[in-house]
Amino acid sequence: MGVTPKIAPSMLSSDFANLASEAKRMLDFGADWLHMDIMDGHFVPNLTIGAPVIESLRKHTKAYLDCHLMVTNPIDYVEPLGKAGASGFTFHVEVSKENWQELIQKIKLKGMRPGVALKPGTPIEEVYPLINSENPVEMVLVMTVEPGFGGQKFMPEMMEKVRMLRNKYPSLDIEVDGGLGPSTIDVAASAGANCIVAGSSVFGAPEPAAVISLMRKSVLENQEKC
Ligand SMILES: O=C(CO)[C@H](O)[C@H](O)COP(=O)(O)O
Ligand SMILES: [Fe+2]
Repeated sequence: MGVTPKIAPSMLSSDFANLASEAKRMLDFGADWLHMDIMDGHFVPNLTIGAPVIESLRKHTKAYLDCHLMVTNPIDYVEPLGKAGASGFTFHVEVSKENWQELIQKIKLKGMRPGVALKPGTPIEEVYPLINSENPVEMVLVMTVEPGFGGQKFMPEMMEKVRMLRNKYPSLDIEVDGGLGPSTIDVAASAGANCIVAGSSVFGAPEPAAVISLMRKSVLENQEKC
């Protein structure tokens, strides 16, 4: 018995001018979560959305808003995102070397679920202390592209990190993000990922519901094999 599959379309690939209807469309197509990419133009060379947009979207949906913070100072975002109605708050380990304990505590105090993400060049061992902590993160996001942009090519060599995590933590939520779709889902699901972020493959599909359902099926089937 594995952890529950969560299929999370990345709203980075949506029409931002129609965010509420795009979110509703994805939920109607069977999405479990909505993945919200928050970029500050500093940690990554791209600038997207912040708390005001999350607050606006929250007025239109009760869905789990899975916020991925590609920002240099995540602690500055805890209070505004908590107030705005974010559900998950996933920060990058590369920018939280000293203050991760305080960060996790504050995220929980604001009623959000803490997660930690790592870039392709970051060794998996760097997130272990954050999982083994007394006050642990509840999800690890393994980036399968360099963060910053949608539509990039999936890096299969990141699956070793997913396998190592899954072996060590059978009930942990493990998310993969970047280049996921029908041609890469089996590799990720068989390595042990259960939270699947997909932007271009879902939004660019003629039938997004079929892509969402195929990815969920792959996670479930691969869990049965274990
Ligand atoms: O975090 C991200 C980029 O930094 C996005 O969530 C990710 O790239 C999703 O887009 P796609 O599925 O098109 O690769
Ligand atoms: Fe993301």
